[in-house]
Amino acid sequence: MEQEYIILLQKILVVLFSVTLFWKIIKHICGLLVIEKEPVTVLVTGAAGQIGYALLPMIARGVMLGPDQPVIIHMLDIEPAAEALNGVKMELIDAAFPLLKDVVATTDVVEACQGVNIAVMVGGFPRKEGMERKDVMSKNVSIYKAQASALEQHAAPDCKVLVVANPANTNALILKEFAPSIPEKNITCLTRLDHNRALGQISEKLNVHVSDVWNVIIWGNHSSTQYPDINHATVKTTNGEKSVRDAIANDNWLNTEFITTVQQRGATIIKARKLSSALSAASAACDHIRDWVLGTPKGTWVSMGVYSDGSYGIQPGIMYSFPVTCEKGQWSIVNGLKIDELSREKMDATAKELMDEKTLAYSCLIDD
Ligand SMILES: NC(=O)C1=CN([C@@H]2O[C@H](COP(=O)(O)OP(=O)(O)OC[C@H]3O[C@@H](n4cnc5c(N)ncnc54)[C@H](O)[C@@H]3O)[C@@H](O)[C@H]2O)C=CC1
Ligand SMILES: O=C([O-])CC(=O)C(=O)O
Repeated sequence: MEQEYIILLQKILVVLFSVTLFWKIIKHICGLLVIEKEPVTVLVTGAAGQIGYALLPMIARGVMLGPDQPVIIHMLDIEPAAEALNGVKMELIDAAFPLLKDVVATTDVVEACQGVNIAVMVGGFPRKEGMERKDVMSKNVSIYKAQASALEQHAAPDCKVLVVANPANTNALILKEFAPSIPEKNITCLTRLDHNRALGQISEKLNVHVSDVWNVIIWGNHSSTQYPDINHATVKTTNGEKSVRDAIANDNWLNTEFITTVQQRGATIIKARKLSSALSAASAACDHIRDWVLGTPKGTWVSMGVYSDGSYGIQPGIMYSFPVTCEKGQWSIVNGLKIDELSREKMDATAKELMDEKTLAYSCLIDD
């Protein structure tokens, strides 16, 4: 009897050993069969600055393009920042990011733009306390005129461009105008930070998690005239879903304080930090590119500054933030949303500011 038990135990051990060995072999073969994706080359301009410092590790960790997407990072800054830029390069190497295949740190715009698939344009001068974003116009638009041609000539033909530096919409417009061969659908600007700020304010007010609120909209300019619109936004509740307006049940707050808080959030951060938003801006830039490349979840949209096609009566010729969905690397404006009178007024006011900024930008370029 004892002998039989020993034989049975031996048999069980042999089976267990064989199964483990078989599993290990299968895993090894699968590992050999998994073909690593080709790296995507991402350019970050103004890489020695504070947004750059927050953004670069996010890109290298796969936050922007996914955890299985290798990246090559090109970093551009200007000569006075060359040493700091090199320091950032050293830190990226020291961080030993598995997805990071190469890093180029340069002050040469042609080298920086070479073969770039995604360009995140952060280079420029931030505003200081008491300034409006358009006050940095004359310094920044000329950078975007100059870098437009380098991108046009040296980046990959399907390069996707995100302009972060302020005034973001008008810098993106100038880049588009001076890089006519880049498809206009490939040039965008960042209003996702404002979109995320609006989600944050609503979730705080309702005491729900931010991921339980969706479909807010930022219309227009990344400036204090932007219109954060919650008329189509939804919140998840214990018994289903509810419109944000019904859930908050305080039109006065929604139509006044909520709007100004989001419009003024950048200035409030500058007042508190003595520096403009950096970690939230970097995170929003990752959200923008990730959704653009990998798609927006079904039934939801995000806000992106894009070249107006006349949707919602917004004249073409300006970069305006609209609600968009993304699929297969392409964004499309969400059409057919009902616009009430208050929204119409605010959407037109921010469009008018963009037209004025455009005129101012061209006058700066003539003086240049
Ligand atoms: N759209 C948005 O949501 C946000 C936009 N911003 C804007 O982003 C920009 C960058 O902000 P920070 O990183 O805080 O500023 P920062 O001053 O820390 O960094 C900017 C970097 O750009 C570099 N730079 C200047 N001219 C350049 C050129 N011609 N080519 C390449 N690099 C150049 C500077 O040397 C500096 O290293 C600012 O214009 C700021 O206003 C900031 C927060 C949010
Ligand atoms: O306010 C600024 O100057 C920086 C910025 O664009 C933001 O935080 O939204």
